[in-house]
Amino acid sequence: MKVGIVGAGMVGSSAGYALALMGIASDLVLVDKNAALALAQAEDISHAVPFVSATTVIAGDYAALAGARVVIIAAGVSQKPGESRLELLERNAAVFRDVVAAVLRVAPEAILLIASNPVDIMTQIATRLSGLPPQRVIGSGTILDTARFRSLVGRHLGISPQSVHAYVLGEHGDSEVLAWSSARAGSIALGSFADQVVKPLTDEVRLSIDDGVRNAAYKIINGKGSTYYGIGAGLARIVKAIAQDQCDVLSVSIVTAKVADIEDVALSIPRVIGAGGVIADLFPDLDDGEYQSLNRSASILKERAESVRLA
Ligand SMILES: NC(=O)C1=CN([C@@H]2O[C@H](COP(=O)(O)OP(=O)(O)OC[C@H]3O[C@@H](n4cnc5c(N)ncnc54)[C@H](O)[C@@H]3O)[C@@H](O)[C@H]2O)C=CC1
Ligand SMILES: CC(=O)C(=O)O
Repeated sequence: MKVGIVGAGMVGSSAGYALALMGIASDLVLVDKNAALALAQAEDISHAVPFVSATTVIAGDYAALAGARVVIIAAGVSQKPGESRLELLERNAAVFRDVVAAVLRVAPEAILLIASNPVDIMTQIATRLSGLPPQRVIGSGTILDTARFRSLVGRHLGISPQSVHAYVLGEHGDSEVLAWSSARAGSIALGSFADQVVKPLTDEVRLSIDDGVRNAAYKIINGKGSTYYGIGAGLARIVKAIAQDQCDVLSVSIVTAKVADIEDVALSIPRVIGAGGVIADLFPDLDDGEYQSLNRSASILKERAESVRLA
């Protein structure tokens, strides 16, 4: 399967590296307005390939994306220390006006996988610009936040993140919602599991995990300028679900008819992903507080998305 990546900076190249290591794509094509950067990244990633897979990695212009089944869009600007994701909106919306049309001209059958921030609103914009059905315009959404949540809960309980079944919902950003009430470890309710292993989830522990998830990006950006390994692996994970028609349940963002009380909004809930993109939306059981928080997150995203003019 051919996979295209537009935006060969830190996120795009990390996704390419993860895809090459996982051997998911037969062909990877990197496109960037900085052609020399795309070429250098493609060369560097291609030198990892002989150790692990047989992926062909090249740089090219948009024409080289012809036949791609998935195109990851990671083009645009990223946050400076202290800047929120929402503050990138106008600059990245301008980038998407050109990029989405250029991709679709050569790869009209592709599934678009959006990474650029603010990713939920960029997903809504890409859906509007492309005219594609929402199931084929997928934002990475909270796939990364969910991984951070599972990692911190697993660390607290002394179990692997893969044994934690918990999701972050809503915005990939400040208003996101950690769905504690539906979380499980193995098949056991999280609170009960925690008590059984004598590592109770006190309010203090929950607050610390919430802070660790919600503010992870700010802390990493303060330390090294940007985040990319986590999302690179997350994007590769979504591509794998599509490439292998796995019907995996992943928390990703697409334009959704109604979430909580808000209509026509892109945000994350768990969804089933297979060859055609999103196959089903799953609405988790929430307690009242979580429902209200998800409603608030949805209304923030809806308001910001409506403020963007695309003409
Ligand atoms: N969804 C998520 O969970 C995450 C999203 N991000 C977001 O991903 C985006 C990319 O971040 P980085 O890779 O760190 O930034 P970066 O600055 O390293 O790379 C962005 C690349 O986009 C290219 N670009 C800009 N305009 C373009 C255009 N019109 N056509 C083609 N290429 C263009 C630039 O030349 C640059 O190479 C940012 O918006 C960032 O906030 C970052 C981390 C996690
Ligand atoms: C930058 C970003 O969106 C993240 O690491 O969550």
